[in-house]
Amino acid sequence: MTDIDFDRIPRSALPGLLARAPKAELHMHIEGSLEPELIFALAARNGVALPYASVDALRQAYAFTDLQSFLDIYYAGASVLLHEQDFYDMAWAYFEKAARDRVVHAELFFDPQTHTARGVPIGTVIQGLSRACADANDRLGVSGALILCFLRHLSEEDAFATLEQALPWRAHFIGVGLDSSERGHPPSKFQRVFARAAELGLQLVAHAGEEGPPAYIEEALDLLGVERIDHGVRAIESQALMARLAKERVPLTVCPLSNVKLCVVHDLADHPLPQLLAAGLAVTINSDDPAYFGGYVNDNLLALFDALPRWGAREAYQLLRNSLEASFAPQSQRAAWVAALDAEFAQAAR
Ligand SMILES: Nc1ncnc2[nH]cnc12
Ligand SMILES: [Zn+2]
Repeated sequence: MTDIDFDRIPRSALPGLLARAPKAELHMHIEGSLEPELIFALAARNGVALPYASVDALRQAYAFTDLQSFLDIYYAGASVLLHEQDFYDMAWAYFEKAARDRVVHAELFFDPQTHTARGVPIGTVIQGLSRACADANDRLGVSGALILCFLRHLSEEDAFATLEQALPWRAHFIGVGLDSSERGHPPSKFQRVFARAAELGLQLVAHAGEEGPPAYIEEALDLLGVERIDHGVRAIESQALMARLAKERVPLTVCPLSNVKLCVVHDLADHPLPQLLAAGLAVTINSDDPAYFGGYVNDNLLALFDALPRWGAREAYQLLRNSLEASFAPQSQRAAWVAALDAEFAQAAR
């Protein structure tokens, strides 16, 4: 920890400080950043018929009762993506917003099976996203990286085939993850494909403990060997697991607005984040599917601090620092970002 005097930073300074401080986004599905306006624009460009009459009608359908009710609409939205330029445009739109939120590093999830199942070649997907990452680095100063996610409602065989198809583009993604419908699809189902990804030198992450039980978090750690847990909020139900996650400093990429929209928690004021942070877990704040859940990373941070009046500058600093340190960027780069974070907070404490 640094010697910043957090008590000197008033709560009223937090919104501005949170907005301008450097941060990493580690849990963002790029298909979940497709805003309704871009869905309609791409549908028109590609001649894809949508089952909604207008942008407003589509937005009105964004009333979810659980993860599955969201995923059904999310996969339908992704059906407008056909060409490399579509993937580029989607990712570029995200990076422009991320730069405004002072995201210095973003690790983007993408779901190749959602696209290959519709006949889109995996190379089209990866090349479009990768070109946007390169341009974000050059033109916006945002470093971007890609994490290929397997859809867990599909078979392990399908995941294996997807990994093999992606290998010609191995240099364009840094890791693999596991997403989609959690209940009934435990991490153990994907043990062998994660072992193969580890052999390939890929970083490993998995969604666990969003709707699934704490045992899925343990499986992700013990059977898949993941380095971070995406969501993980149901760890709150197991004292032993909480103690382990704290001791091993396993980062959790938590998505507060998503948790409310998908009814994982009733309301932000009831979110387990304060207990997780106080227990020493390396929690980070992320946006998950920002176009569907009401906001990007700064919107998540601001809504959270609004709902949690006990949180102050110390918690703000810790959350942002966790995000930078939990990223897969090189250590020297992470240290430079933490130094920039320290400078913002030190300035605010002056
Ligand atoms: N929150 C989430 N959980 C699981 N799979 C997802 N795919 C996109 N968002 C997701
Ligand atoms: Zn997610």
